[in-house]
Order: sequence, then C-alpha cells, then structure tokens
Amino acid sequence: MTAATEGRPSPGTGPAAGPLASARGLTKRYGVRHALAGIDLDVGPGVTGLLGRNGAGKTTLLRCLATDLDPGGGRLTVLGESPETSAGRTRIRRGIGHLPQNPVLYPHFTAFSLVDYIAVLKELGGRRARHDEVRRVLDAVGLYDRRHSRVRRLSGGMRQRLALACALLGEPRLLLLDEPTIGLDPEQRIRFRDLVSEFTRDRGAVLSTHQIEDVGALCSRVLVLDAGRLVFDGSPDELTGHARGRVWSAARRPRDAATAWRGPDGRYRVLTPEAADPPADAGEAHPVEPTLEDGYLLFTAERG
Ligand SMILES: Nc1ncnc2c1ncn2[C@@H]1O[C@H](COP(=O)(O)OP(=O)(O)OP(=O)(O)O)[C@@H](O)[C@H]1O
Repeated sequence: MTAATEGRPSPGTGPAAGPLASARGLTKRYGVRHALAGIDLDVGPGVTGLLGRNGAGKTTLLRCLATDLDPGGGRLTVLGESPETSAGRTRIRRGIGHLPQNPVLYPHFTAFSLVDYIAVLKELGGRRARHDEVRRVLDAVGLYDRRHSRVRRLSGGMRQRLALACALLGEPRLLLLDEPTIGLDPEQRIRFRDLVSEFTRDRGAVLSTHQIEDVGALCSRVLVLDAGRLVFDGSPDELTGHARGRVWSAARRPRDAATAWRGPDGRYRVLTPEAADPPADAGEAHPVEPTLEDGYLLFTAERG
C-alpha cells in the first residue's frame, strides 16, 4: 500500500552554504573521562560512516550534533547554526533527524499516533499535511500496513524502523543515525540502505555503526574514532587499502598476528602488523584480498 505524498512539508530550510556540520576542537567530558578529546570535522552531503570501538565516543559525538548534549569545549555549528543559543538549537532541531541509540517509544501508542506525536512536537504543518507526512515516512520504512498496531505489538526490528520513520519526518537536511540497522532482517537492511542512499542524494547523514558492510555499501567517507579522537578520515577504499598485502589465508594461527580467526573451512584469516611475508609459524599461507573490515581491524589493532 502506498501512502499519500501530497502536501508534505518542504525540507528543513536554513543557511545553505558551507558544511552541514562543522566541529573545531570539540570536547566533551563525563567527570574526568574525555568522551571527545578535540574533534575537528566538517560533514558534507552523502553518507559519512562513523566507526570505532565500544566507548570510542560515537554516540557522544552524534548527541552533540543533535544538540541533545552540550559539548564542554570547542566550536560546533550544525546547518550553519550554533547550538549555543536557544534559537540556534531550535533551528538545528527543526532541520535534522536524529535516530538515537536505544530509542524510547511509548508502548501504548499505535505506530501512526506515535509518529504523529513526534510530528506535532516538530511542529510539522497543519493536521492534514502532517498526517500525509506521517503516512509517507511510515510507508518509507515499510510500516504503513502496521500503522494501527500498538508499538508494544511490533517486533524489535519494526520498532527500530518506527524510530527511523520519526527521524525522517519533515525531510531533514541532516540525518544522525546511531546504530540504525540493529535488529533489522537482511531484507530490511537493504531497504534501509536504499532509503538512506536516496535520501542523501542532496542531503547528508552521519551513520554510527558496527555493521561494517553498511559502511561499505553506503558511505563515501568513513571516520574512525578512538578514545574520543578522530584517527581516520578517508574513503572506504582508503581504509581497505590499509590492509593491502597484510591479509592471509593460513593453515595455522600464528603467534604474532595482529588479528586471526578460524573460518568455516578450518583455515585462519590472518592480519599481520607489517606488509611482508606471511608469519613463518602460519603453515601454508597465501595472500587474500582485504576487505573494509580487515582495514578497520588492522587500523584499530595498531592503536592497542
Ligand atoms: N552519561 C554518561 N556518563 C558517564 N560516562 C559516559 C556517559 N555516556 C557515555 N559515557 C562514557 O563516554 C565514553 C564514550 O561513550 P559513547 O557512548 O559516546 O561511545 P560509543 O562509541 O558510542 O560506544 P558504543 O559503540 O558502545 O555505543 C565512554 O567511555 C562511556 O563510558
């Protein structure tokens, strides 16, 4: 079933020139712990992938961009606006869509009423245009047919898609997505990729994820955070290239590999610290083409 699309609100407006978001020396501390330790960053159109270990600072960065958290220091602009003033924060919130990690959804609401409630909070147009917009985003995430279902009766993946529908309301210029594909089945993940890819033809998205395949499939640029610092900023191909000549299929697990794991064929995928010959204790070994995951694993392994 297709939702009505007429009368939908126009994309969030605001200063058009310049990056969609820009940070200089951005810091955020929780007590003595630096969650962000001086981030310099410009976010442009397209999908920017944000990778990093658990606790690296990805959610903190997204929450600062979403004006949900006050950074402790540095300069930040989002959609050309500073979040330091109340008026600036309001304009940013109207122009972005934020899918937080572990979104809280009211269980007794129906899917439609929940998205409509968020649309009211976002002050999206009159009732008719707002309802058209609610139907549009529910349709976009494949939940239009479940619009009358109570949130508590939806599966985990459906709830995640419902939260994504809320983030898409009002055609924001910048989408901030914190682990959006958690719990999605493979079909819905592809649908999600297509949706975000179409969406970012003329807008931007920052996608924090541990699903490296999503980064390879969607992102023109990838950032790696490590202990609150930006340690890599480049294309997925460049990150993959980091592992070139350092990935082996080996008969045995060598002692000094950066990373090694046993595959279903009983052989070991071995990532070596240096581009050199395979480790002598790996037994029979031959080089294999690196993946984005190899590049990321080697890059983070080098940082201890
Ligand atoms: N509310 C909080 N109070 C105290 N410390 C916090 C808080 N939120 C995050 N932290 C700390 O800040 C650091 C960065 O956390 P953050 O959630 O941004 O990491 P992340 O990269 O998103 O991790 P993950 O991949 O596990 O979601 C961690 O050391 C974390 O323990």
